Parts: sequence; C-alpha cells; structure tokens
Amino acid sequence: MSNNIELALHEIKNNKMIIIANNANESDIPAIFCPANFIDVGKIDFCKKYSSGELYLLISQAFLTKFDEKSRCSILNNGLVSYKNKSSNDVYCDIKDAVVDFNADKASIKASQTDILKLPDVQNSCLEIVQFAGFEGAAVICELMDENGKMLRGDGLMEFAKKHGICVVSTDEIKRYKIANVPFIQRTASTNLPTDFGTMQMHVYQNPITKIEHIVMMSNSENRFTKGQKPLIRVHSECITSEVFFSKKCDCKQQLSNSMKKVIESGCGAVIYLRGQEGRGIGITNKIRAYSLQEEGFNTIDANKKLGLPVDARDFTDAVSILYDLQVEKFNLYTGNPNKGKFLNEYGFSFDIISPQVELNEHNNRYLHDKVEKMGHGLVFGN
Ligand SMILES: Nc1nc2c(ncn2[C@@H]2O[C@H](COP(=O)(O)OP(=O)(O)OP(=O)(O)O)[C@@H](O)[C@H]2O)c(=O)[nH]1
Repeated sequence: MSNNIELALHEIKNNKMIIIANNANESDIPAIFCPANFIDVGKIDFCKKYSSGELYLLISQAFLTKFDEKSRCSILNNGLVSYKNKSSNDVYCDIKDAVVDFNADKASIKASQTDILKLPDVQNSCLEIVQFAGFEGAAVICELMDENGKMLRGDGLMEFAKKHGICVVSTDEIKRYKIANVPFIQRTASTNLPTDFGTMQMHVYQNPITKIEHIVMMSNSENRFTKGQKPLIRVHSECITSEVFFSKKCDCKQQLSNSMKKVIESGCGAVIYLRGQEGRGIGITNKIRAYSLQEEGFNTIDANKKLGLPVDARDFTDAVSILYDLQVEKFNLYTGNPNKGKFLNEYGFSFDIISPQVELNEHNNRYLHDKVEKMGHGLVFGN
C-alpha cells in the first residue's frame, strides 16, 4: 500500500520533484513540488517550461510563525530564501530572482493548515509528505497546467510524469500513509473486565485532536494481535438509546452483545466501540429530533434529511488507526453496513464480511427493513 509513498519519499530526499494529485476532488489542481530548500533554478525553469500554472512558496501555518514577512526575509534554519539580503550566509537559494516574486500582494506565499486528516487536498498533502521526508513545512510548488491554462489530469498527467520520470502520489495515499505510520490514536489505559459473556480485555484509546475516547474489547488478555491471526472485528457506533436505555427501536444493542459473544467464542477478536458517533454521527439531540420525526411517519433516512443533516455523518478514520495499532492484518468484519467495508477497504485492509443476525420486533421492524432495502445493509433476520 505505501510502496509508492516510500518511493516518493526516496525521490524527495534525493532532490527530485514529485507530482501530487487529488483523486477525490477534480477541481483541486495537481502540482509538482520539492521541499523549499531543494529549489534551484533548474527546477524553476522546468516548471516554467512545462506548466502555465502558478508557482509559489507553500508554508505550513506552524512554519508561518517563523517567516518574517515584513522584513521580506525567510528565516529557515538551513536558509531558504532571502528577499533582501542575498549575501546572508543563511541563503540557500534566492528563488525570487529566478522566478517567484514574494510580494504578498501577488499571493505567491501561501500558508496551509496541514490537517490532512480533515482536508486531504494537494496543498496539505504536499506539506505532509515534505515533512514525512524529514524537511520543514515549506515547499516550492507549481500547479500543473497546460499552455491553455487547463489542468493536467488523468492520462495526460500520467503521460507527463512518465515522460519526465517523475513519481506521482495521490492525496489519499498520503493520508493513508499518515494514519498507518504516524502514531495518532493513543492507547491510554487497559484492564481485564468480567462481562455477562466472559472476561475480556478492555483498552481505552484517545484521539488527541478531538479528545474522544474509544473502547476496544478484546477476546482475552491480548494486547495486540499477532502475525497470522485472523480475528473477528466489530466496528460499532455508540447508541445510548438502546445500549443504556434498552430501546427496542434499533438493533444496536443486539449487535453489540452478539459481537461481544462472537468475539469471546472465536477466542480471537475485538469490538471497537466508537464514541462520538451517536445517531450515525449527528449526535443525540439530532437523533432524538429524528426519532420524533419518525413518530410523524418519516423513515430513518428522510428524518435526517428533513433536519438538513447527512443520512450518515460517520467517519471511521479513528477505527482505522485503532486497527493499525492492534496490528490487525487479515480479519473477519462483523457488519451489515456496506459503507463500513468500503471505508476500510480504501485503507488496504483485507477482510471477509460476516453478516449480523438480528431479531425483529414491532418497534424495529420498519427501521431494519429500511436499513436493508433503502440503505443496502446485509442483515439476516431471525430469532
Ligand atoms: N440518525 C439515526 N441514527 C440511528 C437511528 N437508529 C440507530 N441510529 C444510530 O445508528 C448507529 C448505528 O448504525 P447502524 O446503521 O444501525 O449500523 P451500522 O453500524 O452502520 O452497521 P452494522 O455494522 O451492520 O451495525 C448508532 O450510532 C445509532 O445511534 C435512527 O433512526 N436515526
């Protein structure tokens, strides 16, 4: 999965430019770049010759604080550019004279948030990979446009890259690389926990950005999985109405207890219990508003829409990060939700689906049939 990124990192460190393209957003212009302190006249000439797109210095917000815009002088440790003082020992390469005018009015210096997990666009991804390669958050970047001002995409982009021997990476690959390689979710506590179904090992994980704490319940006193194991994995979203208050309107509690039982039976598995995902990610207030609309006749999909909210607002990135931490390779995924599988698939996981069996009652009948018929879930009904 990360071979392409490894190659790109190798190329970046070896003073080669790299192309980056956003595979999810067609309007995000692909770009060619190198770490700012590797820029030289040859690279600038190449960009000018083959692209009519904008060429600029891209810096991370964090790095911006080091950049003294007023004095028109960059203050990189190893010296990037000097606006005024060309003779400074700090100067690595004065790219102003070559092509870039660092006049702020012309917006040729851009700062990016570098939150690739939230916004995997070309700029953020560029700064991420430059930093993975061991450089500071600054890059010289050139939008790839042809002579008519049309962005290079698809086959045209690949042909260009092939012709000039340039490595191409996608924003998605960089995001996946980050999740897999940069410690993100942190395990904060562990204990044995006797449950109705048997004793399990409970691990608490925290997302350092959102501060949300998730729970992992493992089959026995395992800390992580070992090579060759194929655990049973359940990625479960919290549901306070059924799991705490015994609501009969949904199948969430059934799914939680069934998966805990199955994990214990299998002797090798984990339930990843995701908090902060109440109501398919819309929160408890909105979920209860949606329930109230359902009392008026709306189904589970239209109720969310009526509230102006997504039908499913969940993001399973935290689960992905936990799966990496658990050292899961191949697994059986206990789910009826095709989107969950699709999401995990995109991170290169290899798994087989096990469809959950759920019991119908008069209160959940419509909801569960809507999940199957309107949301494409693979549930097995039975008592
Ligand atoms: N908005 C909304 N959320 C609901 C409703 N019923 C249950 N939920 C939430 O749905 C989430 C679980 O999603 P489901 O679609 O039941 O199941 P899933 O996790 O997508 O799929 P499985 O892996 O098969 O269980 C939990 O966060 C529940 O709080 C409802 O009617 N409306």
